Amino acid sequence: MSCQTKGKNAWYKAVIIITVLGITAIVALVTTAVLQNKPLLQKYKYGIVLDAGSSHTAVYIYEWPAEKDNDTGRVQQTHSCKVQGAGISSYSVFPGQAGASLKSCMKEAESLIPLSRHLETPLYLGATAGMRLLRMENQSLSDQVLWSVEEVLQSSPFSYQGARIITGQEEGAFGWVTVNYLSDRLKQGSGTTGALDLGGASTQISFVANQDVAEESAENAVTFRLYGNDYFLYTHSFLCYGKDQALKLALAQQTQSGDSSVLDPCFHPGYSVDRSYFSVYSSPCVMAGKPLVSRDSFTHVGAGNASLCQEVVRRIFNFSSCSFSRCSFNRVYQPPLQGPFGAFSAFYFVMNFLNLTSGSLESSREKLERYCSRPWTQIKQQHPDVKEKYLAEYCFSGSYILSLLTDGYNFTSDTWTDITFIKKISGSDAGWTLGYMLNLTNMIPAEAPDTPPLPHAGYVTLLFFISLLLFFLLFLCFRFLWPHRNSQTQMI
Ligand SMILES: O=P(O)(O)OP(=O)(O)OP(=O)(O)OC[C@H]1O[C@@H](n2cnc3c(O)ncnc32)[C@H](O)[C@@H]1O
Repeated sequence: MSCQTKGKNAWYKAVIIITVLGITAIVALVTTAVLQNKPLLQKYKYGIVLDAGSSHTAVYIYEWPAEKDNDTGRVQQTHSCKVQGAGISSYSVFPGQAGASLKSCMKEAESLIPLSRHLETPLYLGATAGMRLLRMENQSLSDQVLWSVEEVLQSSPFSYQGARIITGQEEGAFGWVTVNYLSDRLKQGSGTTGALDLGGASTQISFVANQDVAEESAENAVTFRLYGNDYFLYTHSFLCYGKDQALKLALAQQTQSGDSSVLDPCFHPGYSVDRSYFSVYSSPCVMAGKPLVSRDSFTHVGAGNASLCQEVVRRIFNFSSCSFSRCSFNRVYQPPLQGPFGAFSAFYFVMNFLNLTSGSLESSREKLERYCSRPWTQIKQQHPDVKEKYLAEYCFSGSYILSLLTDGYNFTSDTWTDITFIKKISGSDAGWTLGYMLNLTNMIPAEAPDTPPLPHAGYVTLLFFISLLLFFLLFLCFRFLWPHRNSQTQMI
């Protein structure tokens, strides 16, 4: 074999070895990068919040990827359980039984959350307006109800963090956090959505306003620093203006004369039910005393007239005076509305049933007028599956919602379309519970966390092409150097 052939063979061998080594190095490099940065098999953490409302209690289970504790936009509701029966405040006669009512939903939570996560899963209970009213009436009874639910929650396998009556301000502000968190507005630092929440015993309005809210009415101002942005929030909770208490206020207005029957424009023609005066006047929201008559009950008769109902409803608000630059009602300060708004809970339940979640204010009024005038028997026939209490009250509730939003909060025909009626956002219920948990678990950082300049896929691709380029450069260097050495050998 000649010297030249031997030289060529050696060159080919070297090229093959370098190529194999180069490719192996690139594959190893990229594989390491992929494995190192790829998220491991997703593991989840959990949190439980009980919303002990005036009308009922609901248990919400949230989950988020275990390695993303400090990130936003990742916590979502995986399950909710509606506790059978009325809210915990209705157990004031037998406070000890309030806790027992929660047991079946808590068992459900135990079966849904993996056993290995039970001990570390935070569990909170927040009670709202029903318990605020009970505490106003009788602090000792409200304490006993809370002790009873505490006993049951403490005996659960989860990490119990406390049961308390949250303030109206918290209810409003955390509802706002939930809505904006779920729609990813906090993370993006973009414009926010106001929150309108209608419960059974209270209603909340919250929206971003100018900083001078605190100067004019400190009790309506809440400040948040979330993701590096400061938010100045106006919020107010109207106790007694949830839809159940508002109905009592309206009925009290209409039964002041003590007559044996009341012709109510807010109920359908043909509707007739005997009600006890006690059921209306026992609420601490109803300031006026029971009329001085010997009878215990009155017949509640429907007249089905939405325009007249609007007048009845207007009378439960006090618009008489305002010591601030501007007010909503009952002498409560309210800065100019800044939309858009998400309206949830009973705002959604009622408007959705009445098919009023879209369209103009005028068309909503017209539709409601037609709906209220329909006979009660026809309404019942058409909706055999709807709970009769809800069905009977939709005409009142729709009229109340229109009046609260326009007469109360000052929405106009022009700003009406700023309101979106929502139940869930990305699979999670709109309400205060998620915002409450995010706050207590510090899951929304005050400052925006540092994010890598490239997404994972981009990083791996870049690494691959740079490795390829380096390999080619090495190959070219080698290609130019080797024949030169070879020819030198031949000359000798
Ligand atoms: O916040 P608070 O005032 O304590 O009240 P809550 O927590 O009990 O209030 P919800 O949001 O659960 O419900 C609001 C009201 O809507 C009622 N409601 C629930 N589902 C409904 C439906 O499908 N149709 C009509 N009303 C409904 C319920 O009875 C309440 O009066």
